[in-house]
Amino acid sequence: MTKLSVNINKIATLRNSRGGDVPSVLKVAKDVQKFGAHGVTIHPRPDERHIRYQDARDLKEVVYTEYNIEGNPIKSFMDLVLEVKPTQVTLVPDAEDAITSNAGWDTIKHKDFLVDVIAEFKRNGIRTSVFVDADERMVEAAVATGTDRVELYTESYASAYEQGDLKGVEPFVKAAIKANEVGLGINAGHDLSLENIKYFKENIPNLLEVSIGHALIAESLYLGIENVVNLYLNKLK
Ligand SMILES: CC(=O)[C@@H](O)[C@H](O)COP(=O)(O)O
Ligand SMILES: NCC(=O)COP(=O)(O)O
Repeated sequence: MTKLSVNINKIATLRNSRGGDVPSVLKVAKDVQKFGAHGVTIHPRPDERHIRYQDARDLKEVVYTEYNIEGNPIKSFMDLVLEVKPTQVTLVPDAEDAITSNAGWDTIKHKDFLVDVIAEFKRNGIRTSVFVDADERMVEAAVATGTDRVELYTESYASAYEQGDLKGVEPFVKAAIKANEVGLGINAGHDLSLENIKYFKENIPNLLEVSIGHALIAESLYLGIENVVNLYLNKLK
């Protein structure tokens, strides 16, 4: 079975657009777990444009499944993760001004940095995952960083799939086979959706976990809006 970790960044985006606490990230975190999700993911960015550092602390009290915090291991992020002690930290090399994550680590070039950062998290009992492109060389080199897992950056798969190109999964299959060979656990995420998740799951051997946010929240709106409109219409009779 592949675990589903629901990324709730977009709930915070909506909340922040009005101030106040609607929708509540804590309520949504509780609900997705009640509905069967295996984990909750957040990606606090330095500008706190969606998830705030305080959300990360508050969520510690309500996430009883797997708690995954993603981000670039700058000092403030490291201090936060070491304080909160989630189940897993996913290291992502994203620039401060990036709209969203847009590349995996070069695990060869940044090996020494990753070794130090990963050792610190592991000393504190936090499982580690390193965000990488679907590139066998990057997966193989990730072993030397000491990480437990890699997270395959699935944007290229998702966009190929959307254009009807099923071959987009091939580099991911190769990267996953390499990860299995070298003993790294496999996570995946970015732009996964109800449309493309089944084919990805069927093709990736030993896919441990996917984290899904943007599409899942959009799909929740699409699939839930009829019910809510009807609830309003009933009140207005
Ligand atoms: C690491 C990753 O793939 C991202 O998808 C991320 O966690 C989402 O971040 P945003 O919600 O800020 O786009
Ligand atoms: N690690 C990927 C993630 O948490 C969610 O990415 P997305 O579904 O918002 O693209």
